[in-house]
Amino acid sequence: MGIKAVVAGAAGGIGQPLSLLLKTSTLITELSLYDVVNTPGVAADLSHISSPAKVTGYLPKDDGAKAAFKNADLIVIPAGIPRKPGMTRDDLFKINAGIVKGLIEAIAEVAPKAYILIISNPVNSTVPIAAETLKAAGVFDAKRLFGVTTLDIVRAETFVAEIAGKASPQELTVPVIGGHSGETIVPLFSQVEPKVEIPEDKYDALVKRVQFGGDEVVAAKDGAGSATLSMAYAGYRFAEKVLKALNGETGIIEPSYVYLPGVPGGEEIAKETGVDFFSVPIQLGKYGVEKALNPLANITDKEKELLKVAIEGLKGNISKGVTFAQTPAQK
Ligand SMILES: NC(=O)C1=CN([C@@H]2O[C@H](COP(=O)(O)OP(=O)(O)OC[C@H]3O[C@@H](n4cnc5c(N)ncnc54)[C@H](O)[C@@H]3O)[C@@H](O)[C@H]2O)C=CC1
Ligand SMILES: O=C([O-])CC(=O)C(=O)O
Repeated sequence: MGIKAVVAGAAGGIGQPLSLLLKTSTLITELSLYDVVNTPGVAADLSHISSPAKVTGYLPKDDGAKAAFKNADLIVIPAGIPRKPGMTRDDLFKINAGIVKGLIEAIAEVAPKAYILIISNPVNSTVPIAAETLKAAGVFDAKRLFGVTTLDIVRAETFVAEIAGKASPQELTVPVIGGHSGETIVPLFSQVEPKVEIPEDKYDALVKRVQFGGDEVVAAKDGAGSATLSMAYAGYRFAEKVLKALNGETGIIEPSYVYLPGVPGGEEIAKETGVDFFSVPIQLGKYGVEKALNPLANITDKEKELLKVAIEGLKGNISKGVTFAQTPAQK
């Protein structure tokens, strides 16, 4: 099976290492790099790596976005500005909302069947923007639209392993649900596999560290941006799972922020939470989301409290995205 993958924002801090990782995948035969700057250089560089994907760089001139996206199977979007210290992810909305909307409009036209993975922040709002934009173009399929929340899971695995004294975080499965910013991020430590005991005096700090892991990196980079390398790893981890599922592998489960009413099993979770966009463990299949798995049945009272706060935050983020996408652009 030949797969055409695209990275939009490919010359950026996430885009470059993510493109590198995608270039190493033997499932990809064509890798298309789109950005408003520098993609010819990044593409030339990656093209010397001895793996199957043929790499091409595109810029906006000559309708480059559409040329880059044309007939793509998988499109990953880390385009847009990152945070600086003192900013929330929502502060990025003003600029990134329009960037995501523009890219999705081009995708709707030339690659309506593509699997779209959105990294650009604020994810809680940019995924609703993408969904509404695809709906307006008449090509929305919720089974193929994913908000990438994998970095929250990667962080949770790392931090839990530290506390639980596990040598390898990769032995752990730690579900993290909700959204992707601060208190909308809900780690479910009661459902870690294999089971771990989190000491009670460490629980609150561990939850906060997962919720605000992004801020830790923003502060350490001190004005030079936010997480890029760990995000490239997380983005590739999720993209690779989607690729493997498309290639026929079964039993692949990873959380993602999806439009619940549009995916099998999602309606019930949407009713229970009161929000349409939410990250839950997703079973991936040949056609994208095969099933949203409901993690809410056995959660603890503490997790219920976290969930309540998350849902309140998410409601505002979601409606802001939907309203933006539905409002005609000012001339
Ligand atoms: N979902 C998640 O877990 C995470 C999301 N992010 C988000 O990812 C985004 C990118 O972060 P970085 O790579 O660090 O930023 P960056 O500034 O290093 O790179 C962004 C790239 O997007 C490009 N770009 C801007 N407008 C574009 C357009 N219209 N079309 C195509 N490309 C365009 C820029 O030229 C730049 O190369 C930010 O919004 C950041 O907040 C970052 C970390 C984790
Ligand atoms: O914190 C940020 O702005 C970038 C991000 O989403 C993360 O690292 O989780």
